[in-house]
Amino acid sequence: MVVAADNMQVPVVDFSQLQNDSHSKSLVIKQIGEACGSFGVFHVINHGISETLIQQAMDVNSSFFGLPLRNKDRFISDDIYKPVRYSPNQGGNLGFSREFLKLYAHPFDVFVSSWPDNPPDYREKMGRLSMEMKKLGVEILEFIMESLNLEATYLKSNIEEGMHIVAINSYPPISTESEMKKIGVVPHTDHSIITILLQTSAGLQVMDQKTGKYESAFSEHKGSIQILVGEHLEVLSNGKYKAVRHQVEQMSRDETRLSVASFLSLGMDEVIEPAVELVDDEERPKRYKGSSLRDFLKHLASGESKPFIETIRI
Ligand SMILES: O=C(O)CCC(=O)C(=O)O
Ligand SMILES: [Fe+2]
Repeated sequence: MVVAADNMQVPVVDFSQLQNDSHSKSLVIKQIGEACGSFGVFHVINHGISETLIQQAMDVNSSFFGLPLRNKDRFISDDIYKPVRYSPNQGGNLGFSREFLKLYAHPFDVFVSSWPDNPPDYREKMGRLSMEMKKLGVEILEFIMESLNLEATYLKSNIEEGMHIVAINSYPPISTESEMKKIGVVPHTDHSIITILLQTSAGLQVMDQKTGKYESAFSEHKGSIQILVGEHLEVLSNGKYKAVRHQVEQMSRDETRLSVASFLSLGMDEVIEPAVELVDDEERPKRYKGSSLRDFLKHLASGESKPFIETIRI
């Protein structure tokens, strides 16, 4: 049985169950499979990433975003292929706004030297958190593969060696002045296989695939993590699991909202296709063309408003 979260129906998967017998592991796999097949999102609690580390990582991000623009502007770029990219809060009356930093995180040794070093412990704290989030993601992907009746290690080494992009988002509190514009992120699906997400306060809303309505996907459970099905898992599963459409709306008048999203993909040019085991010419023909992360980024850079997944559907 999938436990309902306190504030809505996004399923909650409790990883402390994994310390029990092997039956509990199959229960976790079943819960994850059901969650991916219905909501495309679930909360994970007792995942093993320490609250202290999460707090420390959020603190270095608050310090970074709190710096005067002159200390951050060297990271500003419109080039979406840049391994470190900062975007200041885009004001304006139309659309949504937030401040963000995007970091390539694998191979860590290659990229860390270009990450911010102000505050001085930024790289250490964010490096540790990024690696922990990826490790958790890789473990969850094993469960996801098993829930699809694939080998637990299906694509595991490709994902471990694949692209890992970490996005840190900062949403200012709503003020009378900003009420004219929305603060947050417009509806979208993520390009990743899965996204591992941490949020300091409510704001993430996911579309219920049955009703088309947006529901909150924040859990009051401290340190809980959200796992989102991305477009490349939709492809891999041949449509069994759908990428979850989501948006962010800042609701707080007093608090800056921070989130850390860890996107796991294959290598930049590695093509992902529906798993052959999940394709059946009669019952379930192949529903998506192969595509790579670079294909997605090209689509994004073209400014095309159509979701990428729609361009690769057969
Ligand atoms: O801030 C959040 O909770 C999610 C942000 C998001 O959807 C993204 O960075 O793709
Ligand atoms: Fe997203």
